[in-house]
Amino acid sequence: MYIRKLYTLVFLRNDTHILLGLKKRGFGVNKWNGFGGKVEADETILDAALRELKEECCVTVDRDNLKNIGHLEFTFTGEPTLMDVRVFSATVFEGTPTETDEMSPKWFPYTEIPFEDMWPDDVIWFPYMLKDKLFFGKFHYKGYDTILNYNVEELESM
Ligand SMILES: Nc1nc(SCCc2ccccc2)c2[nH]cnc2n1
Repeated sequence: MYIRKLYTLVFLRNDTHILLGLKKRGFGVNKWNGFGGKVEADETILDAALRELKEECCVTVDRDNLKNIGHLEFTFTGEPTLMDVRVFSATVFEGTPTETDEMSPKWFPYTEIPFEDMWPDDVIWFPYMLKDKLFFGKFHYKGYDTILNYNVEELESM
């Protein structure tokens, strides 16, 4: 029985590139990732996604343009929490991605995603996102670098 904690993860995309941020502090520091973080008690998951995106790279998205594309669950050996991560993407957004205290943003061609400097699970589920397939993935880690087991499936709807 895990303590479930909600998180968001947002990816901005265009025809040829995806926006990633290099995490400058905190959980996942020094890894490239989407933009996101905890969902606070007083906000919806969608509002948290929009808030974190703006805080972390100064980009705003109309809530109608933010699509829920995936759901990831992470557990870590010996830890009671389950990270329940709701993944979103958008192709229409306002503002220019700008470095903040949290993140250093950069556009990557789809052929040059830096998986060696990302979470180990990303290379497993990114293909679903890049093929515009909805997905649900569960990953159990030993420490923060080793995946002990996982399952990823395509969903017909979120
Ligand atoms: N891609 C990816 N992201 C995360 S955490 C994303 C949510 C988050 C949590 C805390 C601060 C900011 C963002 C992962 N954890 C384990 N594997 C992972 N892969």
